[in-house]
Amino acid sequence: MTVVQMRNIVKRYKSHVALDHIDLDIAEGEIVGLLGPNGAGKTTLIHTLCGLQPFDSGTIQCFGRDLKTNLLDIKKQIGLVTQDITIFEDLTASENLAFFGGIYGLKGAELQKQIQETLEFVGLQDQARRLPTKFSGGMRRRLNIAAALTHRPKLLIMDEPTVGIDPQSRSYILNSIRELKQQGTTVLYTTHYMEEVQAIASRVVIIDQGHVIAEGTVNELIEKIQHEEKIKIEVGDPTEELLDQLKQLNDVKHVSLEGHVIHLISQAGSGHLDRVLSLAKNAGGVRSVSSDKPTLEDVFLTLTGRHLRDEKEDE
Ligand SMILES: Nc1ncnc2c1ncn2[C@@H]1O[C@H](COP(=O)(O)OP(=O)(O)OP(=O)(O)O)[C@@H](O)[C@H]1O
Repeated sequence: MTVVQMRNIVKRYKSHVALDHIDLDIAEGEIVGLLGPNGAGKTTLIHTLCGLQPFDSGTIQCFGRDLKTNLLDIKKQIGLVTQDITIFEDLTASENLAFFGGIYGLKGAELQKQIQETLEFVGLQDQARRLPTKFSGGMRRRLNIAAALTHRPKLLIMDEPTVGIDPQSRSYILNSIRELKQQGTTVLYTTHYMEEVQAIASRVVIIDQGHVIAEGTVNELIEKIQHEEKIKIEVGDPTEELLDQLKQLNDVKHVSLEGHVIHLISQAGSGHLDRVLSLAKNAGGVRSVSSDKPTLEDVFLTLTGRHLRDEKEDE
């Protein structure tokens, strides 16, 4: 069954077009990774799909029904994990879930059962009576996810659910998403962490400037750029002049700088390594060099010209 079918969606903020004729299909039980550089339109797409934001034209069907005319019924089947944490600080973990479950009409024994099960699912069963103010960042993120799960949604939409958490909580969350998939939940997931997408997504959709620019499984997307090779070279003094010289080499598609490391993507078989090395020698000396097979990160870089994660986000 098709859970989501977006057709020709246009969303404008005044004169700025945030979604520009977007088509998106999500089948039941898929985990779809939605990727895009900052400002690509991911949050707008998610909010539009949840009925939180009106759109200008196009159609959205969820579970086979038109979103606009069945909004309330459809919303009951969607869980949204927002980018910012939306739990109440002065309610205990279990009271938070009682509030969110209550919004969806759960009550009495059924509500208590769902709260208990959801807390167990996110590993917070021993924290039921504690306030989130006492929680670590990872525990708060897990409670934020639990709040979107208490009513057992069929479609779970997660907007960067793992920002700023420790590796243990991250892996807990990723495993929980896999388990939800086993249980038949459909998941749409945005993140700035490529390794998460590689670990859990059955399909990846890349958007940029409000357009879908590529989609497929991780392997399908990588195959698209198999005809490319990448060179990573660390130099002592990466000057603008060197970057310009590299950009002028034949068949070079992308040159970027991250700290002292230069990333260069060119047509496979262009034999640039010797030339790159000799140019780089004049830039404070070569500290290290590698030439690797393409990854999903390279697909993203080739298609959007940008890294998935801004350098400032890693500081
Ligand atoms: N309420 C708003 N009013 C005006 N412009 C907006 C509004 N919300 C978003 N935009 C603009 O629309 C574009 C898409 O924004 P959106 O937040 O959907 O991108 P994103 O892909 O989620 O970005 P990020 O990865 O930084 O969260 C951006 O250019 C943004 O500045």
